[in-house]
Amino acid sequence: MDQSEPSKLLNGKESNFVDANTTNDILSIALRALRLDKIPVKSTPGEKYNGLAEISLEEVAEHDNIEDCWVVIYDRVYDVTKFLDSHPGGWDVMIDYAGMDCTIAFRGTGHSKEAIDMLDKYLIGKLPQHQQIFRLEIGGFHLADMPE
Ligand code: HEM
Repeated sequence: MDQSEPSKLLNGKESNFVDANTTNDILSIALRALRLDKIPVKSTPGEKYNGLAEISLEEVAEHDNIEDCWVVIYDRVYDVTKFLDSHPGGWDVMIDYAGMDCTIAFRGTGHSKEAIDMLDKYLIGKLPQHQQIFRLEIGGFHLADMPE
């Protein structure tokens, strides 16, 4: 028997031995075929928001007009002053919530995934822990479709 080619008995018949390297090659071909090799590894939810500045509700309340408009959505603070004019729902509906929490209004008006993704552009901080109602580690309102 040729010593350079390892072989072993399988079901009583001699067969080519499939070594570890070959197995890895087959696996990687299969994963590529199934397109499972490009699945992005998701970071811990909320990780990128860890370093956010804390801004209290009292401070948010001072930014309550068309020239300086902050709002709170899901415990995070957004400066939407520059967005007012381009908001598809109109500046007037947003200004009603200037300096306030507008989570329920934002949610209630059925914003799309695109709208939720836009929020990050205006993000400036988060409420201090004692004023948060959604993102508490224990308790809080854990809404199924709340953004990360
Ligand atoms: C920073 C906060 C907000 C962002 C980034 C935002 C973004 C958007 C976007 C992108 C749309 C287009 C439709 C969609 O993609 O869902 C939209 C529509 C709308 N928004 Fe907002 N929005 C914000 C806050 C609010 C608030 C506080 C209200 C509440 C009263 C509101 C009321 C509406 C309404 C009524 C529409 C529908 C307009 C229509 O279809 O005619 N939005 N918003």
